[in-house]
Amino acid sequence: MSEEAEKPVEYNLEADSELRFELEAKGEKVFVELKSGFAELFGTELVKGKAYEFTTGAKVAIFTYHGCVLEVKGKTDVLYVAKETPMVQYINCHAALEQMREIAEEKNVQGPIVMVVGPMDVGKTTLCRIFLNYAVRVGRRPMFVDLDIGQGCISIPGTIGAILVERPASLEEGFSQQAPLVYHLGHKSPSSNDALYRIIISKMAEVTLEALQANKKTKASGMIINTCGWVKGGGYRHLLHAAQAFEVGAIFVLDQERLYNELLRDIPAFVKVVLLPKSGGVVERSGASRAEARDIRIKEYFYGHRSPLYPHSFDVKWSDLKIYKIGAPALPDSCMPLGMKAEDNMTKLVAVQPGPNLLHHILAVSFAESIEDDVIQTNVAGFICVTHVDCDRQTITVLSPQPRPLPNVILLLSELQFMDTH
Ligand SMILES: Nc1ncnc2c1ncn2[C@@H]1O[C@H](COP(=O)(O)OP(=O)(O)OP(=O)(O)O)[C@@H](O)[C@H]1O
Repeated sequence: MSEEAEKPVEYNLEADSELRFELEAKGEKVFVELKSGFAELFGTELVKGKAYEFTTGAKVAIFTYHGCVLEVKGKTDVLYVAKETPMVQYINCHAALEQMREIAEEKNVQGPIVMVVGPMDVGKTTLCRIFLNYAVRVGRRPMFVDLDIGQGCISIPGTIGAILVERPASLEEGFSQQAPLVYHLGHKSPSSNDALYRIIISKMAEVTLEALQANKKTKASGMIINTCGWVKGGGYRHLLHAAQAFEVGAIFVLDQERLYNELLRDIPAFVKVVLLPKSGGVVERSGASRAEARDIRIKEYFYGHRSPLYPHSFDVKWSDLKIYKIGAPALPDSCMPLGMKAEDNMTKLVAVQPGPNLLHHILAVSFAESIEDDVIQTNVAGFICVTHVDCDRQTITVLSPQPRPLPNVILLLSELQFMDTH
């Protein structure tokens, strides 16, 4: 990095504008400090005088409602100040949700359950983060459900998850992930097993809706649901199903009028459907950068991000494990036993014989105690990664967040792989 780039630069932002930057070059770091005024990153307020560090892959927008001065130190790939942002529309939506929460609190009824939908790369996850941050900043405790299998921000890819949000997201590490509720799909896209995706969405809805009732504050705060960017055909049907399963009261559609009109047509009239513009700052990601983002998420699961984690590595005997994959190869309906549909095959547990085929694969550790339990509808405790297979000794070496022994022997195979190069 040149001396020039190291020099801090001050940016004077007017009210309702944002500083956007991206960091692509490997090993680069950028430090941002709020010198005066007020500013926030996707709804989390910046503390004055604190230097925030951003690393490779960061795509950042620091917005100010009142004007501020920011100091940036380090070399960014793109950096500009944008005056056109949809933030005022987003905060108006938050204000509407807040009104619903106030009424819900007064009457002790269910607060708003809303879903954010839209095609890929329109800022769905970011809008959820903004809504959740604004809610906790005014003392709410909403639930966040992430149905985005490929780029979800709870747990690891290949799963759907839910967390209770009690604090604003950390600028660098996102929301705290204490005790998430996670269900396993085992694929990067719902289309690889639509039947299973549908089942786990229904289960997630059942469990989270019940959990909301447990606490008056959470009940009034409601739920924000993030969804996949697959909005055509089967993806659209999943959105309709999720809206019904979670009994959503409002759907925010980002950017796509076609999806907005389809929903207006297909969703009961008591559900509000609101079209919102996407931010010009949202960055489109290529297939390769999505794959890289998935890899980074898995790495962070085992090794942490800013605060490091120290995973354990140990051997487990093949004979001590019960590994299953969900879904047998598809057969035509005509070949199925009487009364069964080809779809039923996709939710069957199929025993997997340990061997070299497991190398680098992620295995979900199920909470199910026996195969007689409803394994596919049981949430998972966590994940391990197979880092070595020894066919002679009939053992596998696993990377695990917890020391041995594994909390359970029922493991579910994921198609996701992770090369542990740490
Ligand atoms: N206003 C903005 N300025 C700059 N970058 C932004 C802005 N809003 C979002 N981003 C960045 O754009 C990227 C994509 O946003 P986000 O993940 O919210 O989109 P998405 O619609 O959820 O994507 P997916 O298709 O994966 O579901 C993220 O890296 C995010 O940090």
